[in-house]
Amino acid sequence: METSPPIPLAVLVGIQTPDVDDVAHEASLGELGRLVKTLGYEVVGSVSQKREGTGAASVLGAGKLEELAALTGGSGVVTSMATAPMTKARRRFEGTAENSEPVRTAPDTARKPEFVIVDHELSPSQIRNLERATSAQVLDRTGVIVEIFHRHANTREAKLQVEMARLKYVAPRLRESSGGGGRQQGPGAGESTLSLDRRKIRDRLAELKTQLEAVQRDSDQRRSARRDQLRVALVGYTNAGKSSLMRALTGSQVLVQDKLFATLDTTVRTLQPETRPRVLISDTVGFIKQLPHDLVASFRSTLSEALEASLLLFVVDASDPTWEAQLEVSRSVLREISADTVPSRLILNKMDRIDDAGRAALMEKHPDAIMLSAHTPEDVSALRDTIIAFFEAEMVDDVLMLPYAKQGLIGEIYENARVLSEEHDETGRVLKVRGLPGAITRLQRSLAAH
Ligand SMILES: Nc1nc2c(ncn2[C@@H]2O[C@H](COP(=O)(O)OP(=O)(O)OP(=O)(O)O)[C@@H](O)[C@H]2O)c(=O)[nH]1
Ligand SMILES: [Mg+2]
Repeated sequence: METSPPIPLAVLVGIQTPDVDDVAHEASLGELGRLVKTLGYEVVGSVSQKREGTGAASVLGAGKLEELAALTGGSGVVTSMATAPMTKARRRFEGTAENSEPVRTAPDTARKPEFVIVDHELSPSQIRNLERATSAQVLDRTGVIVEIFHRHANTREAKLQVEMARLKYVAPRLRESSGGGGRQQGPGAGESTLSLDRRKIRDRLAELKTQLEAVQRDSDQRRSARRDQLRVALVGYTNAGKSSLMRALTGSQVLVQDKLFATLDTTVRTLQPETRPRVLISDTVGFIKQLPHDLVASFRSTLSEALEASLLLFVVDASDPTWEAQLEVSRSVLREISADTVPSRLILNKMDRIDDAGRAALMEKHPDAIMLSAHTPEDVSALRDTIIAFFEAEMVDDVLMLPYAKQGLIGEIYENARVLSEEHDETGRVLKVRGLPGAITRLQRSLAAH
């Protein structure tokens, strides 16, 4: 007898608003499908509809809602739903869509899908309405992303951050109907379970915040120890190939996977073969369209990594037809934290998937971009040269006097600068060095200190 639990089945729901073209709409639903797959669910169909907005009480129009409910085995109606009058423009936009787009679904699924996954952020009441009409569990895009982060978080910092984001997502969605008994008590039964739950969440959030602050103090210290070092951050959309490039540039074994949000923790490694001073590369969490705000805020270590780097490499999957929109998502997240002042280069990755005509078109449109494949060693080696040349242009030459009494600092000098020559006189060593201005200033300061 088969005992393992069956894979949950899911139907996707997408609303195409007037500002979204067909390619972007398809891509968004495709991406949602991959997110849902990452969660371990199987997508058995999708329902999509053109509408003016995503704010309607039941998200879909009445007809589409019935089609969806037919798939999931629900009634198709939200009892308390008020139907808004249709404007002329709205009728023109949405008009024929009800019938023109067939519901896409696998032909003979005997089981009814248990999940309806909507490609937009929903209000708690929209979720409730859809659940009533479909008899399925409803998750929105944010819910899916929060859940994936929750499952993938590895380090203590990431775990704490994700738990906070998850609680913040869950709190407003708590409702009487969810969970076990005790919720149906009438008035007078004392504090309701619901407000008790809410209070518990608030307490837990406060506790998490304290723990997180402690962990972050440690990581701030580690980061500030790397200050003035030559630092490059790989940033970009999820699945663009950041970790693949990280592996190729540093010879490290960071996780590379063809799934969304494979990386949730920042890793820092040295560029190989090692340079003097050495260059540090950081791999960071990927961005995604509609990344929930709490998650953006909580990924402080990735964002600080980007903010404090001397060079940002924006990695995109050039073989994805929507890469330009994906790049804009990454740029706008970084803009929000003012990391857009850090010098950056655009890396068009996965060029091995692009034919000559596509390559020529990209080259014409983005003459400054670096085109490469993370899987091609020559490309990676050329990128290494570009990174080194970038820092070389920033570096200055200087002379450091290292008194014999302070020989202990020699390691720090070699770590932070390139020693061009070394002479001895009666007071100590005279070192000609080359390095980033900040690093040299700091070395001068520690030499001057008593
Ligand atoms: N064909 C091809 N595939 C690539 C290339 N670079 C990466 N990939 C593949 O793209 C997928 C995602 O790569 P990752 O390096 O994990 O991407 P990432 O940007 O780190 O993704 P997240 O950690 O999820 O944000 C993997 O299946 C890689 O093998 C490339 O240059 N060419
Ligand atoms: Mg990664």
